[in-house]
Amino acid sequence: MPQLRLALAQVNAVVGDIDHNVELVVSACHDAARAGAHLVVFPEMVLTGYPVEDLAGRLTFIRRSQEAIAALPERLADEGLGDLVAVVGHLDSAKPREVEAMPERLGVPKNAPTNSASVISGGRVVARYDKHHLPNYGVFDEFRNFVPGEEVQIVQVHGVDVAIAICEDIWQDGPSAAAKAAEAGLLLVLNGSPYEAAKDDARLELCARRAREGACALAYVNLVGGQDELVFDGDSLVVDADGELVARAAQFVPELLVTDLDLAAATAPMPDPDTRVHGLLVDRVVVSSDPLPSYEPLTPTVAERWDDLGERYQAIVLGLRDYVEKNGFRSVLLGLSGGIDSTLAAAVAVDALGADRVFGVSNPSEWSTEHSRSDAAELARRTGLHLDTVPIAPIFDAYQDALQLEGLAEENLQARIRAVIWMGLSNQHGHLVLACGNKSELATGYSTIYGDAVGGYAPLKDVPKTIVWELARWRNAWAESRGEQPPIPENTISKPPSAELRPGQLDTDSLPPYDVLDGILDAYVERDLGAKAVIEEGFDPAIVQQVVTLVDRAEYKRRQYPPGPKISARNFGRDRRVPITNRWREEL
Ligand SMILES: Nc1ncnc2c1ncn2[C@@H]1O[C@H](COP(=O)(O)OP(=O)(O)OC[C@H]2O[C@@H]([n+]3cccc(C(=O)O)c3)[C@H](O)[C@@H]2O)[C@@H](O)[C@H]1O
Ligand SMILES: Nc1ncnc2c1ncn2[C@@H]1O[C@H](COP(=O)(O)OP(=O)(O)OP(=O)(O)O)[C@@H](O)[C@H]1O
Ligand SMILES: NC(=O)CC[C@H](N)C(=O)O
Repeated sequence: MPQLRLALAQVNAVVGDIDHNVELVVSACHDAARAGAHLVVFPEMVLTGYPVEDLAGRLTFIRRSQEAIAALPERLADEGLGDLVAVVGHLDSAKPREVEAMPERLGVPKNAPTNSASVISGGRVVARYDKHHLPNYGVFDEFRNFVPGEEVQIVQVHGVDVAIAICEDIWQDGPSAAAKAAEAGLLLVLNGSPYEAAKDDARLELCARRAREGACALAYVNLVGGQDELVFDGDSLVVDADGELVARAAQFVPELLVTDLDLAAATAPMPDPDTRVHGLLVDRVVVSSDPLPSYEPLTPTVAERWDDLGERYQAIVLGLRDYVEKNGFRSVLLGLSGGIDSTLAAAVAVDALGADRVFGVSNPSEWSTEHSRSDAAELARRTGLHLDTVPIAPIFDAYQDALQLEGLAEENLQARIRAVIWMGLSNQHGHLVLACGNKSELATGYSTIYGDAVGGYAPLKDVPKTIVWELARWRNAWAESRGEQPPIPENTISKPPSAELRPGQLDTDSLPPYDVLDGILDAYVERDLGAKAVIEEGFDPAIVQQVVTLVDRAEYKRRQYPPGPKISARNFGRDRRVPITNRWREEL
């Protein structure tokens, strides 16, 4: 028999827009109450958005966040939601004991805040948990910004003991053992867990393991939406005490996941003050100790998953859409060369924003092939995006009259003239310019800085070229499976890639074939192998030397490249930080 109807509110919070986020929370509480939920749980730091980075150091921001969480219980009670128990993530001031316990070596100011979750019931905050484990690897810098918590928090709701953890807490040992020692029936986990390929499988496995260790059900609620380079995929889920999946929300869209749970009733006595489990203080608060009368359970929902390519595509779409919307742009503009990169970027933009908000520009030069124009026109016909043509030959000639550039300088001039045109149109019409480079180009510096590398956002920045083609094929196949026109012209997928900056130029004039290049990049960039180890994987030593040299030299270009959605375990951004000025060279 179920004891608790639980609602997981997978919402799209906006960093820094506390008023908006409060409204999101109130509205989801109404939805949860209408669905008959007894307990509603929100993601990590839902009131401030996540991650707030160094905003956490501003006293004005900390104060506003505290005011918001302080005012929320009364607001919920006033709106008739006083009976609902809500667990809400926010930022708060550290408790005196936490400040005292904080080791000096943290290097965090003593007035740094905590990453907290408050339990709201009956018009007041009845308990507050502060995150213990502050991740400081990959894209995360929480050690820099927060004071760690040090208490285990148990809240009894309708006779069930509920433990609380925040995101990284379950990636480290501890909370599940504490939940077990405290004999909790349910562990709630509030998350701000960004997407990367296959992470959903890792999360499910982790949640199942922690549930078994804790001998309790586990409910995991994650943010959804884009925030600069991060994309939160949602993927909220519930597992039972055996680690079996009970319910799962859809990926990449907001959802209120409502599940009835059959949970172990609380039996543990109230702890004495200063009781410790695994060295941690336990605080247990009783909201309601009476079990609910039995009721007819809902059928749990388990949303279908995207396949591997589908989820990467949807992550890029959501990342672009939220960057555009949350930064107040109406439209995007991109140069359309008829090549695979700009075409895939355009297809993503149309899926993210609708064709009416996507503006393509064809900028043929003296060396442009006929298919560069006809393929761009065919893309516009298939998708309905706006297409204009602005030839660059007269502008190029005017520059050359003045400059007489030769070789690479002359070639790059074309890319830079295009960039001036795009930025001019952006200034005039307010479009956000998209840079269309892929991860293989970024790795090797194969783009013209202040030329095709200009822009405000780069949707394909974390997509290796071989995956660009796979995503293009996936997108067309997805359209076909739904009886729709595939957006990407076949010729765009099948033709050999070329920058078209000189007659007959091919990417392979400067780079190894992309399947070889991406194999080497996977070893050298994603897995950080030394050059010798890359060669031992079977790659030609001369090609490895060429690629490693290109990668090492191109750091300055990558640092100046626009942000783009992280979809891999190691993006060029916060995941891989190497010096620009750097004389380290790999031995071969
Ligand atoms: N360490 C450093 N720190 C800061 N700036 C540094 C620097 N080293 C060079 N620079 C600057 O960068 C300049 C060189 O970079 P840049 O001007 O980009 O020129 P560069 O990298 O020499 O050439 C661009 C390459 O990208 C290729 N491309 C261009 C356009 C499109 C595509 C494509 O298919 O997608 C490919 C093109 O064929 C060529 O191989 C130097 O002149 C200097 O001003
Ligand atoms: N003729 C052109 N008209 C408009 N934009 C162009 C043109 N040529 C290049 N660009 C812009 O510069 C970027 C880099 O050019 P490049 O030709 O290397 O890329 P691509 O054509 O998209 O892909 P590929 O490298 O597969 O050909 C393009 O993605 C596009 O945004
Ligand atoms: N916000 C966090 O603590 C995130 C860290 C965690 N390992 C994740 O990505 O899921």
